[in-house]
Parts: sequence; structure tokens; C-alpha cells
Amino acid sequence: MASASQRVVLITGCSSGIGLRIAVLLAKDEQKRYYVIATMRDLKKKDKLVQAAGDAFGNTLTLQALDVCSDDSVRQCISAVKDRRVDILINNAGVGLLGPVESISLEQMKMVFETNFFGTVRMIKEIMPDMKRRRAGHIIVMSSVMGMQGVVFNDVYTASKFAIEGFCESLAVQLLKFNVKLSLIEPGPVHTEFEAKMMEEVAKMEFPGADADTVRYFKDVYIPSSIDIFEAMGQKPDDIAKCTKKVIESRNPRFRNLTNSLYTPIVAMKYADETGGLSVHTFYNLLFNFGSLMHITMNILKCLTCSCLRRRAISPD
Ligand SMILES: NC(=O)C1=CN([C@@H]2O[C@H](COP(=O)(O)OP(=O)(O)OC[C@H]3O[C@@H](n4cnc5c(N)ncnc54)[C@H](OP(=O)(O)O)[C@@H]3O)[C@@H](O)[C@H]2O)C=CC1
Ligand SMILES: CC1=C(/C=C/C(C)=C/C=C/C(C)=C/C=O)C(C)(C)CCC1
Repeated sequence: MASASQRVVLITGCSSGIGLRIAVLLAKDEQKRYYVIATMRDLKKKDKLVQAAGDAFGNTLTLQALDVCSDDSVRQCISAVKDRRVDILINNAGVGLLGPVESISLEQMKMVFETNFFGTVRMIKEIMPDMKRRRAGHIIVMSSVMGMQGVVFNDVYTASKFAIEGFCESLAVQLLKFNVKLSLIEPGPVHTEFEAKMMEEVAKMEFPGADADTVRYFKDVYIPSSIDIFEAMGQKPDDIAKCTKKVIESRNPRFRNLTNSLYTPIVAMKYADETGGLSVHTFYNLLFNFGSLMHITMNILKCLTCSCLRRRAISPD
């Protein structure tokens, strides 16, 4: 059980990847400042977490079942928490979805929103009122660079992260009045099962409804470039865990927290040109004209920050 001085942290989606690493990092805090309630929808998947947690399991880390898509599961889990006291809520559970829009059913799209958007909203609705009453708490949301900048063939996943960013941007203002903090973590590519799961799905895809050119652009242009990007700028889940811990421990936590500075120029393009043309055309060129040179992507990305390009972007004509 948590001691009075410990901060109770509840994390969703701890069976793998970023959630698992955040849970372990916080539970192994040398000063034992955190009591971690690591949750996952299927407790049969607990072994990896239990093993990584080592001695912390049963001491500073406990396990609970929680499916962010189920009202009952969320309610049951939170009512089992002593005094319903969650000091830090980390909304991490999420799923990806890749491919031409024509080939993806509305059912599949709704599942992504059900998990990434409504799953997070469901958690916040359950826990936020207690935080407001206590005039204390910190809500962390695992967003993505795709919550700020769309990426081709990630249309629906991107939309789900944009949705959560809009929700949080609005809510953060009200929460300030109640001394409750809200922070978005915005990673770029991270090497987790997320990447493998999406590639597995793609390998099985038959692309119903998509024309041959679109399928070719997706399979032969986007996928190899995306693999290059993951190789060139992919972070480790531990990097994201460390960044999240820093945000939690900050006296004045930032609202937006990009974890990968290599992605800064990509996001900056959006703000440098209010017409949106710079982002759309740069992405087009990177993908279709420089695709075969993707191994030197880092140099191209650095180039985007140069002042001549910025001058062009904001030029009135
Ligand atoms: N990897 C990346 O490149 C990036 C990831 N992100 C975000 O980071 C977060 C974590 O992803 P990551 O660690 O990479 O991927 P993983 O696939 O390794 O982890 C995702 C976790 O979410 C869980 N989950 C999925 N659906 C539900 C649900 N309905 N209820 C509870 N848990 C659920 C999964 O559980 P189960 O094992 O049961 O499926 C798993 O534990 C996501 O929100 C993702 O969008 C953001 C930027 C980049
Ligand atoms: C930057 C970039 C590309 C790919 C970006 C990718 C693949 C980002 C992945 C981000 C993830 C996985 C976020 C998860 O939330 C393209 C389209 C190849 C074109 C060139 C520029």
C-alpha cells in the first residue's frame, strides 16, 4: 500500500513498450517517491512487467486489470484504489493504424478512436473530479508528434491524436483553476511493439478498395521510408520514460513535451507557414522526390531549419 508521502501513479497499457518502461522507472525510484499502479487489459501478459520490475513488484508496484475501452473495467479498477487517490494519471494505452484510407473499414477506424481518444477521455472523466476536489494532481497524456503534424498513410491514427490534443488544450485551461496539471508527451518514432504490430498488420493487408497506384505508393514508397525514419530517429521506450519522469518531477511542468529534437523542424514548419503549404509540399518532396535518399534524412531535416527556407515560408507573396 502507498505511504502518505508517496505519490500514487496509475498508468494504462503497461503490458509492453512505453507504459511498461515508465512503470518500472518510477517504481525503481531510489527515494521510493512513487507507488505505481501498473494496469493492463489482459493480466495474462504481466510476466514481462513483473520480471522488469524485480524487487519493486509487490512493494512500490502493484498490478491491476484495466481496459480503457470499458466503463465497467475503469470504474472497478479506480474504486479498488485506496480513497480513489490517484496523484498522477498516465494515459499511455494506444493503438496504431496504417494504410490507405480506402482499405480501412469504419469499424477499424472507430476502434482506434475508442482506444486512443475515448479511452483517455474515459480515464480522465473517472479520475479528474477527485483531483479537482483535492485541488491537486497531474494528468499525463501520451500523445505523439502525429498529434501536431499529420503523416501520410497514418490518417486515422493522426486524427485520433489530434483529437486528444484538442481535448487537452481546452481542458488544461480549466484545470489550472483547480491546481490540476495536464501535460502532453509527444514522442516521434519509438522502437516498441507498436511498430512491429503495425508492420504485421500491413503484411496481412489485402487493400480492398484501393487502386494499384495507391497500394504501390504505400508499399514501395511509404513503408521503406518509414523504416528508414525509425532507424534514423527512433528512440527507446526508456528515453520516453525518462522524459515523462522529468515532466512529473518538474516544478512547473510544460504542457507540450516533444521528446525528440530531430522532429522539431517538422513541427516548426507548420507554424512557419500559416497556409499549410510548406508542410504539405515538404512532406511530398521528402517522400516522393527524396525517398530513395531517405538514409540522409537527418541532413534534409536539418536543412529545413535554415533561415533561407524560413524566410521563404513567411514571405508575404
Ligand atoms: N511507438 C511509437 O512510435 C509511438 C507511440 N506513441 C504512443 O505511445 C503509447 C504507447 O505505445 P507503445 O508503447 O509504443 O506501443 P505498445 O504496442 O508496445 O503498447 C501499447 C499498450 O497499450 C495497450 N492497450 C491497447 N489497447 C488497450 C485497451 N483497450 N486498454 C488498455 N490497454 C490497451 C497495449 O495492451 P495489449 O498488450 O493488451 O494490446 C499495450 O500495453 C500509445 O499511446 C502510442 O500511441 C506515441 C508516439 C510514438
Ligand atoms: C518524418 C517523415 C516521414 C515519416 C514519419 C514517421 C514514420 C513518423 C512516425 C511517427 C510515429 C510512429 C508516431 C507515433 O505516434 C515520411 C512520411 C516517411 C516522409 C518524410 C518525413
